[in-house]
Amino acid sequence: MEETQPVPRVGVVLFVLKGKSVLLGRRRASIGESTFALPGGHLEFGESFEECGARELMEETGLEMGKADFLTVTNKVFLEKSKPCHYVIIFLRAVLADPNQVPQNPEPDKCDGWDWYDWDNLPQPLFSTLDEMVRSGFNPFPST
Ligand SMILES: Nc1nc2c([nH]c(=O)n2[C@H]2C[C@H](O)[C@@H](COP(=O)(O)OP(=O)(O)OP(=O)(O)O)O2)c(=O)[nH]1
Ligand SMILES: [Mg+2]
Repeated sequence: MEETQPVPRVGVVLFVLKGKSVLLGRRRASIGESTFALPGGHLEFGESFEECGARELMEETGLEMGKADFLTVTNKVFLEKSKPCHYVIIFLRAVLADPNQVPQNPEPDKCDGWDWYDWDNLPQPLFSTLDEMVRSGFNPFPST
């Protein structure tokens, strides 16, 4: 049988903001195992970025997404797995539909749990792409 050629995949990842905090969870997944990462996942056929972000947020945290806007895009190859992965990641900034919602952890095999972390005091280690963004001075908060 012919071997399938690897292809780049598209992901949508959310900076969910509340006050000066951002929503992070410690990953239980082969890429970025044990690191603190943002909610998000793979874009499905026919989805808009916002639809994908809202679906992933609900699946991973039980939270309902409110207004979202485009922040930036990254293009990264992950070599840490036996099979290299290539992701184009769309980063959105989002708020919750109701800011009083409490994050759940419906996928405990993929994440240790979600919590709000102060942007000025982020936990370590951060997922590699997020770590690179923070180090480069990236700030997801709207400029006032
Ligand atoms: N979740 C998440 N993914 C990120 C971040 N930064 C980044 O480059 N990615 C990339 C690498 C991930 O493998 C890719 C897809 O996200 P994911 O692994 O959470 O995908 P998913 O929720 O669809 O997971 P699965 O159902 O396939 O297990 O996005 C981040 O901060 N959080
Ligand atoms: Mg995910």
